[in-house]
Formats: sequence, structure tokens, C-alpha cells
Amino acid sequence: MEPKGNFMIFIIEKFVSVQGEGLNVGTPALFIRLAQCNLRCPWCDTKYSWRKGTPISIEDLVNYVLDENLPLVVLTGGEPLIYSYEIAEFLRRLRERGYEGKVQIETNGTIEPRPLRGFDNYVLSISPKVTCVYKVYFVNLIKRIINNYNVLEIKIVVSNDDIKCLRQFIDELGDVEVPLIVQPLHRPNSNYAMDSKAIVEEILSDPSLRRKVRVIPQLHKLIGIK
Ligand SMILES: Nc1nc2[nH]cc(C(=O)O)c2c(=O)[nH]1
Ligand code: SF4
Ligand SMILES: [Mg+2]
Repeated sequence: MEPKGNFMIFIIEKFVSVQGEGLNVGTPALFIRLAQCNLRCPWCDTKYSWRKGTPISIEDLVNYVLDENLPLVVLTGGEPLIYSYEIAEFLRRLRERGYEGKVQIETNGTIEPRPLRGFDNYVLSISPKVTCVYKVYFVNLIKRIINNYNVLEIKIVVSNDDIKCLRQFIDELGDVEVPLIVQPLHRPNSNYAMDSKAIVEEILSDPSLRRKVRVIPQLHKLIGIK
């Protein structure tokens, strides 16, 4: 049965930029930041997303996407998969209206998005929280998501103090078919190029990690855009 009714979602902001993270880096994209998160990472750069947000209908959001006509829509947060049912409706309507781009969903990997099963116009970028100071990940859940949904990448944010914990996560995960992207942590008031270089050096000196991961710093932090 087709879902009916006026689906609402709560958003914090929407803006146009280029994808600054992961394998789609550099792609012009429409960002929609959904409200609220089920985690509380100490380094979170979007704590303002933990608020309740402003309601918007899925219909208005779809019209906005079609007006902007960009190749990529990034749903981020917060934790967008809190709204899995509404996102499924969003994907259904985008498909119905002929939108040819993709929807990339930035998730922390702690929620299984069951309503997304059967859709092919989205990809997930899973960002498990693996740092030594704050760990919240469920390896079996991540594997289940990889096996049952469209996963573009696992994108792991770490500082160079976290290499031990990164290795532990990758060992626990075992062999998976998706690319493992290490994303150097951006700390305000720190030199991001130097921080990223330290991580690259740590990875190149680790016999196991150097075979398994790719390192991609956040482009938007490097060039100072949103
Ligand atoms: N340019 C840009 N790319 C991004 N990719 C993921 C983002 C996020 O906040 O999740 C983000 C963001 O905030 N800005
Ligand atoms: S999961 Fe993401 S949005 Fe949520 S607290 Fe952590 S960094 Fe912030
Ligand atoms: Mg961000």
C-alpha cells in the first residue's frame, strides 16, 4: 500500500555547497540538515542540529530540490535516519517527479533504515564513532546495513591519537566490500593541514591500515566554505 498523508520533517538549515566529505567530494550539492541526533559526540561541529528544528513538508522539500536542480542532495544532521519513513517518502516522490540526481544520507550507523529497502535513488555514507574518547558503534548492525542497503562508503572521523582505536574498529569489522575512508578530525583553532598530515603519516606507518583505507580531509573546512 502506498503511504498517504502530509509527511513532515524537522530541519535546521538548507544550503547549496559542494560535498566536502568522502568519495563524492567536490560534487555540487544541496544540503538539508535535519534536526536532532541520537548521539552526543564531544567533537560534534553541528551541536546546533540537536535542537528541535523547523517543520517542513516533504512536498515542499521535493519542490525545493527540483528548483535547485543539482546532481546531489545531501541529507545530514543530526542523525537523518531518525526520519527514515519520511525519507522513504521523499525518495518515492523524487523518483515520481523524475529527479535524476542521487540522495546521499550521512548517518552515524546506529539506526537501521528499514523503510529505505527497495529504493535505488539514495546512497548511505556511514560514519561510525570509533574514537578512543567516544565510541558508539555496533559492528553487526553496520555489516547488516552494508549487506542490505546502498552503502557508498564507511567514513571514519579520527585524530592521530585515535589510530589504535581505528585499527580495532577495522579489525572488528573484518573484510567488507565498501571503501573505508579515514577523515581527519577538524579541530577549531588547529592547523587542519598539519593534523591531516599527522594522520596520513600514522596510517602509512601501519602495515595493516595502509592496505585498507583512503584518507580524505574535509574540503569545505580546508577552503572555508559551508
Ligand atoms: N560542504 C559540506 N559538506 C559536507 N558533507 C557532510 C557534511 C555534514 O555536515 O554532514 C557537510 C557540510 O556541512 N558541508
Ligand atoms: S552523530 Fe554526528 S551530529 Fe550526532 S553528535 Fe555525533 S557528530 Fe554530532
Ligand atoms: Mg558538517
